[in-house]
Amino acid sequence: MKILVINPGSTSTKIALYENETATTEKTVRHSADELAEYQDVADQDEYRLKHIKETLEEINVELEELDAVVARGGLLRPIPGGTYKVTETMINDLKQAKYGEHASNLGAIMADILSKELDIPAYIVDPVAVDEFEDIARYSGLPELERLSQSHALNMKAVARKVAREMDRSYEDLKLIVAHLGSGISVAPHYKGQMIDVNNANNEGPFATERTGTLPVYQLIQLCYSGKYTEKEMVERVLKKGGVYAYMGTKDIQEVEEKAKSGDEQADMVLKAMTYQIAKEIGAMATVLNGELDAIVITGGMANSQYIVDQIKERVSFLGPVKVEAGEEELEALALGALRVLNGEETAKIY
Ligand SMILES: Nc1ncnc2c1ncn2[C@@H]1O[C@H](COP(=O)(O)OP(=O)(O)OP(=O)(O)O)[C@@H](O)[C@H]1O
Ligand SMILES: CCCC(=O)O
Repeated sequence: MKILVINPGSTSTKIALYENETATTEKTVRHSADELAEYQDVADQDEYRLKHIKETLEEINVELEELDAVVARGGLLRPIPGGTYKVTETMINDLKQAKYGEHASNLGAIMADILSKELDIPAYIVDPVAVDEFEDIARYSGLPELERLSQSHALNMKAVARKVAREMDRSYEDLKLIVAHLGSGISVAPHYKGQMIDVNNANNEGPFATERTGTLPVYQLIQLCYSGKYTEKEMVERVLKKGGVYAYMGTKDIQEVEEKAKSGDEQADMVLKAMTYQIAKEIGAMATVLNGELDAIVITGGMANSQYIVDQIKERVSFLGPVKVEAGEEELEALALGALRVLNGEETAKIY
């Protein structure tokens, strides 16, 4: 079974070819800011990114006709439980209109759908950004018209949680875990017996991250919005793309900031310490969701590659339980395996 896996990010498209459980090719195509600037909306980038995907397949001598299925990272859909979903027209309409927000992963299903129609093969998404397994109590924000939304790195968190469960010789559905994904954005979620029952919305709550602000002091934020200094679009960009470490340090490269901190730059040192302080605080908060009973804390994502960052977090949270580090992300494999479970008949694809 040959499966094409597509994971669109804000500045790159990750592509893999799987033959059953084995990756035969993995490639990251980087997109420059200039190239992407030509497109007004994320959904408009579909043909441009598809061209790169097809060129990659050509480079590795794979004919499109050899593919049995295509699977992609799913984006901002209406809140849905985790699992593998068939790509459908309703899903595509919501993504094209960005009905639940703009996100690079919205392009996954859109591109998978085009290929599925061209090649007459099935298309799926797995554990999209919009996975919502909240307990109702987690939905309250403090204003009835503003319900908290579950928007997170669900795909990688669930894949890594399953991996840790296997390593512990337990089942994911049996464990109580806190998973912290530390990437360009940050998600910290309590996983209670296979359900992600809460999470900071990785787009606008929780710790500040590489490029996102996370939670902000709300009254001051309102004043800034009405100051006349920024348009709505500029404010959204400041919160999602130009906030966090970038706002303080002018770079999104955490390794560079770490080097500076290690060589005596006080601002760099304080910014990293403040970020790890906020991450640890969020883990502590999520421990209360599990009544303090947890089997492990799992740290994952790009920043988990940094011993410096991991050590600072561990120092504050180790009293809660064992800390396991799974650096990087398992998204491509998680997508391939999610599609395979359906193709092999172990699971039925959900319909959006
Ligand atoms: N060895 C490392 N040490 C410190 N930071 C690192 C290291 N490797 C990657 N990072 C940081 O991790 C972040 C990227 O993480 P990741 O690859 O998980 O993010 P992404 O895919 O861009 O975004 P997201 O995970 O939010 O979808 C960047 O800020 C990068 O600087
Ligand atoms: C909604 C956050 C998930 C991501 O940025 O990938």
